[in-house]
Amino acid sequence: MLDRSMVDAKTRPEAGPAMPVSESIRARLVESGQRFHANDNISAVLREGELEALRREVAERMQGVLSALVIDTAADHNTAETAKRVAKMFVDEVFAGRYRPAPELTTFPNVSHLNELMIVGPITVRSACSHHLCPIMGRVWIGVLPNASSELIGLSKYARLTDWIMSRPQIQEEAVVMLADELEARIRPDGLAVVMEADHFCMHWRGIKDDQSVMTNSVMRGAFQTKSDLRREFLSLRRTARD
Ligand SMILES: Nc1nc2c(ncn2[C@@H]2O[C@H](COP(=O)(O)OP(=O)(O)OP(=O)(O)O)[C@@H](O)[C@H]2O)c(=O)[nH]1
Repeated sequence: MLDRSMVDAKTRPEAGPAMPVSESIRARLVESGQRFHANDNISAVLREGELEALRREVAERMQGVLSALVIDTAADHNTAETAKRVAKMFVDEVFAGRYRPAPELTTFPNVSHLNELMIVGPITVRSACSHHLCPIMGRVWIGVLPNASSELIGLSKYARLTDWIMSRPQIQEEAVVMLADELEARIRPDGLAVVMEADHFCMHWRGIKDDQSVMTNSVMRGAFQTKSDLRREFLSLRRTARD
């Protein structure tokens, strides 16, 4: 008579089905207590090769979404590769700010002890809302009041940092605060101001279908909060630099 356990041992696969890469990343995030909301960056826990595996997993799951939408991706030449394209777009392009580390920012000491208002903008914003994953297209202005011990960063780095923060599913109120936090930590200025105005396509393309409304919000820190003259100067100079 056959020993049942020997048969099982012979036919048993070496290991169980592989865990989806998203689950092992999630387990690491939970273990380290790191938040992983839609607009959080999770690059610190990613390991070599995981981004590629994540792209494959998103493509597989996206294929499931297309099937659930009853689209014949086998016969329809237009959608045959759509799941892969969307996965690449999410992971490498429009949500890259979740998966890529922060851009390298070269900082320079403020040797001339600059302490005058500096404004950068409009910086183009391309993002997506966390609620519907519809595009958010807008502009950001940044005002900095440095002090003698502030670090200065290159002009292009304001745009790089903005892109990194915005290339995630966002809501505008949180996006401006995140951007202000990053800038403040790096520059350590006396004052920092961020203004964002944006079109939300979840309102234009669908839902209420209101084409006109634009959302504007701001964050004022330090001297911009306490000195109304400085705040006024920033807001009026921003207006002249708008169009
Ligand atoms: N406060 C805020 N709201 C946003 C932002 N982006 C999108 N929204 C809004 O988020 C809301 C989501 O509302 P829900 O009522 O849960 O979703 P819904 O039923 O699809 O809403 P409708 O858009 O009214 O059809 C909508 O009112 C959007 O206009 C943002 O950056 N900030």
